[in-house]
Amino acid sequence: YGSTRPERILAEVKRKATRGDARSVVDTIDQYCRHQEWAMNVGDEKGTILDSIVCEVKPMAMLELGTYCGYSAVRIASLLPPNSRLITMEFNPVFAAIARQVIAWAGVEDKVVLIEGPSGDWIPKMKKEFGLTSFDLVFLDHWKDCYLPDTKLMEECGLLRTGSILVADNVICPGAPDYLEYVRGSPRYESKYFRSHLEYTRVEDGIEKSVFLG
Ligand SMILES: O=C(NCCO)c1cc(-c2ccc(F)cc2)cc(O)c1O
Ligand SMILES: [Mg+2]
Repeated sequence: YGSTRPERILAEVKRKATRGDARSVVDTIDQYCRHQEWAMNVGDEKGTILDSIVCEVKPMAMLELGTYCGYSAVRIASLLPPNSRLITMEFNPVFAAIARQVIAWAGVEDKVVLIEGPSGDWIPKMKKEFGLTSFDLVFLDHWKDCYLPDTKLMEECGLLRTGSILVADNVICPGAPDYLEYVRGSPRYESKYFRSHLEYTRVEDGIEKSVFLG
């Protein structure tokens, strides 16, 4: 019977990664997806760029849109300061179910809150649900055509403050052209492109880091 790709990734983590060791979970997934079967994790190359931004910002409140198997949630959580939280949102229940187990295996469940459902429904509820004022850092890695509407919604819901940073994966491949045009053209953002490659390939891709100016 056919297992899904996320199920095969989880099986590999349970077989090869050390329970409670976030880095071994990240490395196990990278090895598997580079040598066995490709999967849409942010990956090791772009992951290093993401790591440097997380370490620079030291966010107390961080949001990830698009959990998939939990690879970047684990990667980010392993770098968060004490008492800080990553809220990660996933629309696909199959992905969410696997991600919960990957996050638990890595031993970072105390730093990560995984919420399931459509970002458009959840974003307006987040302040109340989580007692938040704003996010210090947001990682956009979900449906590429949702980057722009969800960014506008976060602005409208007051979830961004002066200095909040947006980090967007895949701005070249698959691409988020309307989002790029918006953050690069808007006087309310200071944007910078980090050239890289699509995870586990030589195809060009990149990460866009945009500071909200208020
Ligand atoms: O859709 C994506 N994420 C949201 C999923 O809920 C996504 C897709 C791709 C990708 C796929 C197919 C291809 F041919 C090239 C790229 C890569 C990524 O990093 C991604 O995040
Ligand atoms: Mg991605």
